Amino acid sequence: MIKFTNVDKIYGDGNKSLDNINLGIKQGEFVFLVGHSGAGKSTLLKLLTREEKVSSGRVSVLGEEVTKIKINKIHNYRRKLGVVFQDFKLLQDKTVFENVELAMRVVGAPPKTIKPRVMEVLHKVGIADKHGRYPSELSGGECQRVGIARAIVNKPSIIIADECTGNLDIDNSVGILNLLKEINKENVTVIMATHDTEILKLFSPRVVEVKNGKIIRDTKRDAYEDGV
Ligand SMILES: Nc1ncnc2c1ncn2[C@@H]1O[C@H](COP(=O)(O)OP(=O)(O)OP(=O)(O)O)[C@@H](O)[C@H]1O
Repeated sequence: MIKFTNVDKIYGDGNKSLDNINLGIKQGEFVFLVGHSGAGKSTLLKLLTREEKVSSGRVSVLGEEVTKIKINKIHNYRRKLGVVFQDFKLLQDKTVFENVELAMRVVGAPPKTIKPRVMEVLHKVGIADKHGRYPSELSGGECQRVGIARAIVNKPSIIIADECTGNLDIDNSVGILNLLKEINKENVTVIMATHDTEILKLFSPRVVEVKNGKIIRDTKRDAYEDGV
C-alpha cells in the first residue's frame, strides 16, 4: 500500500510543485501517472524513492512513513523498490550480466544465488542470449529490458518507472509495457509516469493525471475512496 496524505512539495524557489496530493495505491495495482511537462510527475515519484522529502504531509509505503526513515536506513527501504529510468542508466563498461549482477551484489545476496537468479530474470525479459554484450552493443529496447531485469532482480514490491518508454519507438514501448504487465501479475505494484498517450490505449489500468501539482483525474478514485 502506498498512501500520500495532504502532500505539498515546495522546492527552493518557493513554487508549489505538488499541492495537497491525496492518493492511495493498493498493492498489485498498475497506475499510469500522466500530465504535461512540469506537472509534478517526477516529483511525486521522487518522494516515493526518498530522493526528495515532502514539504508537508505524509507519504507511507508498505507500512513505513517514508519521510521518517533515517538516512542510514534508506538503502534498506529502497530494496523494496525497483526503479526503471528513461535513459536506462546502465554501466557502459559492464556486460548485461554484470549490470544486473551488481544490483544483487550491492544488497549482499548470497554469492551462489546470484548467477541463477540473474539468468532467470534475463530469460524473463527476453535478453538472456545477449548476457555477454555491453550496453553499446544493444538497441534501446534491449537496454531497457536490461534496466527492467536490474529493477526486478531483488524481487521488489513496487516498480517505479519514470518515462521508461520515452526513448523507445512504439514497438519497443509495447514490448516494455507488456513486460511490466507480466511483472504486475505477480502482485508487484507498477507506477509508470508517461507522456505517451498511445501507450494508454493499449490497456486500461488506473490513470492518475497531474496538472500544476494537483491531481485532476483519477480513473479509479471512486472505487478507492473508502478503502484508503
Ligand atoms: N530540483 C528542483 N528544484 C526546483 N524546482 C524543481 C526541481 N525539480 C522539479 N522542479 C519543478 O517542479 C515542477 C514539477 O516538476 P517535475 O519534474 O515533477 O514534473 P514532471 O511532470 O515530471 O515533468 P516532465 O514530464 O517534464 O519530466 C516543475 O515546475 C519543475 O520546474
